[in-house]
Amino acid sequence: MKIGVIADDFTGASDIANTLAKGMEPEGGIRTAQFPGVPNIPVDEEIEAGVISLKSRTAPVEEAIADSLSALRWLADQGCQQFIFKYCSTFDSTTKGNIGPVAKALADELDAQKVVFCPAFPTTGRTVYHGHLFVLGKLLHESGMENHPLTPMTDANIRRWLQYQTQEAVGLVSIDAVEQGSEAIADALQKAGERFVIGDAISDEDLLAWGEALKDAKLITGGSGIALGLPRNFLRETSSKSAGTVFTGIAGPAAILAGSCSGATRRQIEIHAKSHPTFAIDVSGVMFGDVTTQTLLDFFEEHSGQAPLAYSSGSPDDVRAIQGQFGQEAVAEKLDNLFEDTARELVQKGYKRLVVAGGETSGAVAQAVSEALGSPAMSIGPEIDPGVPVLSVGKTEPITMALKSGNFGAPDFFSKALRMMEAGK
Ligand SMILES: Nc1ncnc2c1ncn2[C@@H]1O[C@H](COP(=O)(O)OP(=O)(O)OP(=O)(O)O)[C@@H](O)[C@H]1O
Ligand SMILES: O=C(O)[C@@H](O)C(=O)CO
Repeated sequence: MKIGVIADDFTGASDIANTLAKGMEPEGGIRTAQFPGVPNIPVDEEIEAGVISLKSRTAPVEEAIADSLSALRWLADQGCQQFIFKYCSTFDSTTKGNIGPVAKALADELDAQKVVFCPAFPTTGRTVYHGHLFVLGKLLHESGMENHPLTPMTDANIRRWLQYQTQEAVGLVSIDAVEQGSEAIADALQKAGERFVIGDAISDEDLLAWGEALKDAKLITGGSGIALGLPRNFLRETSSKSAGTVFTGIAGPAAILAGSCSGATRRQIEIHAKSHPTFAIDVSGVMFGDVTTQTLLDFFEEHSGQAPLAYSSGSPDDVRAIQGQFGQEAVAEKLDNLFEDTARELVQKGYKRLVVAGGETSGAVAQAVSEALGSPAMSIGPEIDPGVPVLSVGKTEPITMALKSGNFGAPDFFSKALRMMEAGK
């Protein structure tokens, strides 16, 4: 393995695994596997990039650091020479962490003197301009992300936001240098006095220039966009050919689980509900124990074959009210447990296609699924929508999953995902 990724959540891991597996024309991508946590089983020697999915985005800082370091050490043991710390393209974190502290721990371990922070993902509308993060042209804190249930993003100036999280000075390589290409970027990076540097990027061309400039960087941090140019570096060096994606499709019972409260997911639920059975999980019912795993299983069994969807997703007002009543952590824990237990039971009942919306929610589901199947690596299938690939898990009787980041996907994402899982490519 040459490239090792430490992703702070499962949907983010899928997103960057998709970028590495797909690559850019004409070279294509590299053989990539996604792992649910740090593996303790032998890994296929053909894999060129390994992506470890952690649940560290909102974990206590010390735990996030420990998990990230253990992922880094495992990847280094597999031969990786370049490491990426993948976080959200909307820089999801609080003023207390975890992006700054985790990056610092990884940089110290690798003795990396310069660390770039670039969450840009222009295909999905995330751009960084003079250190400010935009989502589809809106400043981050006016994009809806200010209402996130766990990491409300209330400042689009990510240089300032990162500075709250770290004692390292935070600099900027601005678009003025980036637009002049990789040499100008490398030069600006060299001249920057700070160890941590925010990287502007507003287009894929900018990200490809960054990729070239960071060819020899030990540690890179960012969204999946920063990985766009890395397969190219790797393939040029090894002169190997793109592995391509082979996924033959998996049919069978399907279920959709949504825990994301993002605007995009709520819209996708609305669209899906027009022609499919949906079940709105009553979150206070979950807190009081009236809505259980069995409730969800009964719903899925009753509507088997009709692409049924169960969701907890609520509006910002709903989220505020329920968190005010029970506390944010208690609600998140109960819902995670509910989704996790439901997913485990579904796999045991022979469900073959699971679509999940939301990073925390996907973490809970994917962990349960992979435990049920003996924690195999997940291989990367075709891309459903930008940043969301079909995953296949397990070898003898594989099942397929799609782990959708809250804000990703077209309005008809759910039915499209189920179709692609069955059809393959
Ligand atoms: N109705 C609700 N009220 C309060 N909290 C909720 C509700 N529904 C879900 N949650 C919590 O909101 C969080 C949603 O996080 P999740 O990471 O799954 O989605 P997301 O942040 O939109 O996705 P991503 O991380 O991929 O951007 C979870 O912790 C979940 O438990
Ligand atoms: O970068 C993104 O936006 C996503 O990959 C993500 O991290 C989802 O949680």
